[in-house]
Amino acid sequence: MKLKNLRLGQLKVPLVTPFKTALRSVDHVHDVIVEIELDNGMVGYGSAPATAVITGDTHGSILCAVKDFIWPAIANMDIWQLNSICERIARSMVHNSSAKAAVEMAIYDLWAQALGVPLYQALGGGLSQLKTDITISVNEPAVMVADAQKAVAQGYDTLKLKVGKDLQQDIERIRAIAAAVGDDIQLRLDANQGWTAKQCISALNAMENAGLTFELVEQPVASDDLVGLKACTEQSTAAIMADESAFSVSQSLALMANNGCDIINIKLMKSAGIFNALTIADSAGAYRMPCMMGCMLESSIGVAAAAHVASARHKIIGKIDLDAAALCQYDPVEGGVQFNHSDIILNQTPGLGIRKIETITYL
Ligand SMILES: C[C@H](N)C(=O)N[C@H](CCC(=O)O)C(=O)O
Ligand SMILES: [Mg+2]
Repeated sequence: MKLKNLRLGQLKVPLVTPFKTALRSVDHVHDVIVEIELDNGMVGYGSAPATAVITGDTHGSILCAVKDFIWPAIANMDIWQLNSICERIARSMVHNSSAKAAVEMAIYDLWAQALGVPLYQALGGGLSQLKTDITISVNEPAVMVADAQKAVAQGYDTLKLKVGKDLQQDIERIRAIAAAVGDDIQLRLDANQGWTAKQCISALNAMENAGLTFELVEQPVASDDLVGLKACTEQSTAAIMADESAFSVSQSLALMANNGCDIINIKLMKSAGIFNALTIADSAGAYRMPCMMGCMLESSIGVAAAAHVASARHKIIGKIDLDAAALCQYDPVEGGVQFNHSDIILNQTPGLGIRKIETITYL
């Protein structure tokens, strides 16, 4: 069962409302799609968004990386050489984590299809259903309150509030939402690097003294400010989660070994795919550091792959932020994982279970 053909495409899906963070504002998911065909006709699917402000990857760089470096390194290999294929993908070039993740996702899809089981079963088995939070984009407080109330009415019990624009306004946003949704709703904050450590520690402690509690606070400081991230971890009572500071296995291990954060957010687009995501999760298990499975603003293909990994490592990955599919106006994928607001239902069909993707523009 040899890797025979590569097809590349693009997929654009409009969002229900614009997605706004401290780093960027977008109104569409826009992914590069990777299809890899085996010589027996089986097709595996992968995808990658161009989250340039986080990963440095653009559509152009993803396409070039896949076509000119990654695919030539693995073409004609046998799908049963999964570990060697992953190693060759990793060594084909440095960086380019999104392109590597997209190709590797298609490989894992094919491997599980060849085994005849859903991907999470091939990874050792796990949960058939997950529950995700939903992201509330950073906006004026009244808009965020309305978005939060709508999400609660849809059944979400955990909200991830985007902040990090302006500290004083962030505190107003958080207070207004907490008052509107009440104590039964868990709040996560994601500053996307927008605060300094001093700002984070004083704001969190002041809010907690005023009775506001947070399940976690994601990436309060700049990605390379590991001293600041550790200070936030040590000096605030809220659990601090590393996102943009934790891309690779070695970055994640350093955070675990130095108690540099309380939680790690694993994303396939940061780890360069499933192989490393599993290594991060298993290392976190050894360090007893909890993890979240997150996603970029991306299509349901990549989110589905992440859901299978989270399912197979659910004892370590107890927190789920896989809401990108739910933020889209529609899901162009037929078959596969089903996304119904906070409920994520894994396919019981082989691999990622994708039958067809509507509206791909092939390149
Ligand atoms: C979509 C997900 N809930 C999320 O918030 N991811 C962001 C980055 C997404 C992006 O900018 O594409 C995060 O966790 O920082
Ligand atoms: Mg984040």
